Amino acid sequence: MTSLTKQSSNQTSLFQVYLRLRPPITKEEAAHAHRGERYLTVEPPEPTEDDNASKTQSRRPTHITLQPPNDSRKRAVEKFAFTRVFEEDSKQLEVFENTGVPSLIQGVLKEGRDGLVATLGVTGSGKSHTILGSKHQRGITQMSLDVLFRSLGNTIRSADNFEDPTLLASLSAADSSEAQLFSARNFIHSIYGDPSERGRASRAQTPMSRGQTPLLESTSAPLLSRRYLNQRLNALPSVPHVSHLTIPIDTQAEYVVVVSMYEVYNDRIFDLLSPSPVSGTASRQGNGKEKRRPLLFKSTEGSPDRKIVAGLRKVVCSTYEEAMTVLETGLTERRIAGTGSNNASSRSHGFFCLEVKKKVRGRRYGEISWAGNTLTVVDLAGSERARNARTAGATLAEAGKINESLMYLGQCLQMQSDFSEGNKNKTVVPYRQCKLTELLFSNSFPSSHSASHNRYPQKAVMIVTADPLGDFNATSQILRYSALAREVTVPRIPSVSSTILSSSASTQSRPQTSNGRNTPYAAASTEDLQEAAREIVRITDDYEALIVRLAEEEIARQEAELKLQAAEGRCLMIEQEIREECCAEMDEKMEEERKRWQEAMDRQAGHHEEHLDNKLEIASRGIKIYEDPEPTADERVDELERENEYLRSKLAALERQLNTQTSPTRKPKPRAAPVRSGGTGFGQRLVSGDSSSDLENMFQRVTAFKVAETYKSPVKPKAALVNGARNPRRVTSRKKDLGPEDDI
Ligand SMILES: Nc1ncnc2c1ncn2[C@@H]1O[C@H](COP(=O)(O)OP(=O)(O)OP(=O)(O)O)[C@@H](O)[C@H]1O
Repeated sequence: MTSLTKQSSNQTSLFQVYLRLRPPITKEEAAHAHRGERYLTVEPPEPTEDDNASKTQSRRPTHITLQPPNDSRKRAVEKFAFTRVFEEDSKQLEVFENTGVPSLIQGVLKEGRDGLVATLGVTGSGKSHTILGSKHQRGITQMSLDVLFRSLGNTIRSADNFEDPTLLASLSAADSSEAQLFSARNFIHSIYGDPSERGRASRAQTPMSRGQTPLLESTSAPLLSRRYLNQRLNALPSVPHVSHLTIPIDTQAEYVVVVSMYEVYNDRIFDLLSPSPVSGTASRQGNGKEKRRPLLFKSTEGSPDRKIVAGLRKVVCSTYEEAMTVLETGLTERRIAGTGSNNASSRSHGFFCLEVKKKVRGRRYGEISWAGNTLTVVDLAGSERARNARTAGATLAEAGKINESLMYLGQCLQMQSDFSEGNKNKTVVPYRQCKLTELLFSNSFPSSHSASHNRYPQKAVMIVTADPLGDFNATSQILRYSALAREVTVPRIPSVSSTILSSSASTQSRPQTSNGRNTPYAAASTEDLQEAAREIVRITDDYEALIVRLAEEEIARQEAELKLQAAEGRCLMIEQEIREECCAEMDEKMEEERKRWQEAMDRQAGHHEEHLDNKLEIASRGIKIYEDPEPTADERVDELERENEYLRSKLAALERQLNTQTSPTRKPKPRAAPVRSGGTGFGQRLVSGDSSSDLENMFQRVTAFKVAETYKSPVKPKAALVNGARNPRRVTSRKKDLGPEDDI
């Protein structure tokens, strides 16, 4: 059991912890509240020794009591202490002012101290409402931006101001987080601009101002319409006003405001200003297939002493409107999903960073650099019980991861009160267990690095939100690890023993009977009764001690349940990761196998071709092909004429022979048909038959050739000579003319 008063007065904790109660929203909730069904009671402020009447008026509640619901189980009543409790009727401005956010902004602007404000609570308890506001009310982020820009006034420099074209370059040079810096105008134009105008702008800007327009070149197309943006911006609320909250600053100095946003999703950091291919829909559609590159939280060359989110996109804004546009753009990227507990539930921890940098001139050479501090506003994802949230699949795994990170945060918050100025051992707070706690806590401790010895630890505020009509177990868990102190008491049942004892006492003092004597029976029964009463008191005490133990065990059980839930979530995540890995490995193997198969196919096809070529070579070697050179037409005519001449002379000789041998009494032999060896080409040869018919044929062919020449008909090549002899059959060396491969 914790000492409530001692701890609540302890102001050395790393986070100031405030509790904000959510009012009933629906009629049904209002009816429940009206019937007094809240399990959470705000304790009236306790008077202190130095109280006087006026102080009592302004004192605010700091304690609440959690009364377990009237179920069969007997549970302990828990009392929690916070820096301050904001009841249901508290307004946004009241929370903003009284949680010390203006003093965090002052720390950033004037004291060289980072500030951090975060909300923590069960899903649907009002975290986003507090941090980002609603349709009608601004939240802490918008009010902080307003206070910041109002306070800086005319001292703000704009990266779109072409009088100072080197501003972005000098800011980039001074930035230690390896960020990509953009001017607000270019950033907004690249997201919402008209594609045609964008192209024009891009061309107009190159190459002179290339350094100023990196986003125009790196983004392929506008992702959202300007109409959408204008609608969003016009619908933004402008209340509550914060004009009374300006912080006086050095009016001679020059400042820039740099906005960046990121989310922690499944323990990985993603930039919210680097739009994914499908804006903000990954989780909503439940496909989870977006492939955004997670960023590292690490020490960089420019900041060796502390870890920072490296490689973010940062936008230099010079007006509240520009910063709001950037904020709205980042919010469209954030993972939001409908769960059983909240229609628009944040599924990631959102970080909105407002850096204020002041221009500094080097003392020696007057070189310019920019240094400053950051106000970080964090909207944590809500813890929830899977049973209540009716979540499944990826959303269940998300919930597991959320609960796990919140459990680690709870451990850090429980330990944070042990960290006092005297106790510099920061390992007391186990903040390195996950990204969320690293991001929230690593800047909370004084630097041990000699280079930045006088860097102040951040000032941090945690606003815990709770719905007094919501889930009792989830709320009590959150309160248990976030409260600055806790006290457990067991409700006292009207004591039987005290009743008996008091009744026995009254028996003793009962007026005596009229004769003035007590009866022996009456005396004996009084003793017995007293003895019995003592026995009952003893048993009752034992019983009550057991109830306290039971209550403690119950709390321990709930905590174990939370851990189990987180472990289950982690198992799911691991399973999912393993499945993805297996899938990727399988794809890789398949691809390898396909390549191997393809190579084997190619190899086989190559062999086949080689084999075929070899066969062809063998075949062509055996056949030994000769091919006549193509004769020209004149050569062919000459050849024919020579042949003609030869035949004529042969004919003349034959005729002469005939004339000398033939007698008028002899009958002429019958004419035999000419026998051809086949084909009709010029290379063909008459091998037998009657000479005169041969001659006739020859004349016919010569005539035909002449006619063909007259009409320029294509001339066929001369037949090949095989083994020195005229072969009537044409032989070619071309593969396709050799007939089917198989025949070869
Ligand atoms: N103080 C308040 N006054 C009026 N309405 C509120 C208040 N707090 C929360 N609400 C409303 O309650 C609903 C849930 O709130 P919100 O979305 O802020 O919860 P959350 O804690 O951020 O949930 P999650 O963790 O699931 O994102 C919203 O409709 C919101 O407008």
